[in-house]
Amino acid sequence: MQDLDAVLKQHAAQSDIDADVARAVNGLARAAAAISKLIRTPDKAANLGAIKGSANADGDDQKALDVLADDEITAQLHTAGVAIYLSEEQDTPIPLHADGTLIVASDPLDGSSNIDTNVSIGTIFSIMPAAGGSLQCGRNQLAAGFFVYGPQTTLLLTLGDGVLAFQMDDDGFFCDMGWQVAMPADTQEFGINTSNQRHWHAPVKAYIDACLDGRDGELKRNYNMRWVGSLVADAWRIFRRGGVFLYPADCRDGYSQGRLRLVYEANPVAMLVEQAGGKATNGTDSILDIQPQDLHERVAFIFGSMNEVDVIIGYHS
Ligand SMILES: O=P(O)(O)OC[C@H]1O[C@](O)(COP(=O)(O)O)[C@@H](O)[C@@H]1O
Ligand SMILES: [Mg+2]
Ligand SMILES: [Mg+2]
Repeated sequence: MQDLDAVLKQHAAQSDIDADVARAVNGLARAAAAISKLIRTPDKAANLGAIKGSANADGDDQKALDVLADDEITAQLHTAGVAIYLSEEQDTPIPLHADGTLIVASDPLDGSSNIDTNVSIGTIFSIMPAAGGSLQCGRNQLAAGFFVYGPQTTLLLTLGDGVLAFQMDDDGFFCDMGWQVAMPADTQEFGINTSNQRHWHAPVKAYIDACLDGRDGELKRNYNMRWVGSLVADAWRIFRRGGVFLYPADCRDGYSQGRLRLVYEANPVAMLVEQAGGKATNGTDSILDIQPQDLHERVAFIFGSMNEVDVIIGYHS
């Protein structure tokens, strides 16, 4: 196990494109260090949750920190020589370097509704070859990861061969957490926003009912429930101790494909999940095999401990 700098140096030595991936991850780590510092600085943190006035491409209100995080990442990816930046906060792809070999997609600030609540938020990223164009399926990802700005600032990273966990120190240096990231295959913990229960489709309703019935129900075991409301925080917990996360499609207007975005939320998390031995699906298809049609398209997203995700897929078939 090694610190991020050493891991990236080794990766860079493998090939030209791996060197570019290492530069991009290094730039993202610098951006995350700056975002983390901003959140922790009293006079600067005060207004980070204020609405900036405009809505982003998804129609969500942009908060001050959404915009600052996006600016920070744009600048770092420019320095890293990336070809194109795809962002939740930008309507269209941002061209950076015509001769760059990589496309980076990012949710610059995940968990915007938690900015003012001192609850964990984060940054998610996906790195793809530029040759594949802006709409590539998740299987093409060369690397993916997410930072969490919580009690610790952390990074979960995959370069395509397992998952590594790092914690940032006071100097913005990402240190190995000494943790073998392997998601437990079994779990008795689920995460879903149950306030949407009346809108769910039958398979999700049936699965959650069975969880709530506990030992007396058809799954014959008691379940616990956790829902932070920041994907990065819910995901980190699931990588750490197992669990399943569900943001399903439902009957509300605008939720026929769920809420989360395929290109810069579900795909990178799904790559990490598979690399850690878990499973990620929309209920029927593997997330990483879905061909995106639009930069901001949404997807029903279910992921976590392999055997429990299979139980949920069973309810869909
Ligand atoms: O408020 P809801 O409907 O439970 O949605 C929660 C989900 O929305 C998100 O906040 C969406 O992310 P953004 O903050 O990047 O828009 C996820 O992090 C989280 O899982
Ligand atoms: Mg998000
Ligand atoms: Mg966001």
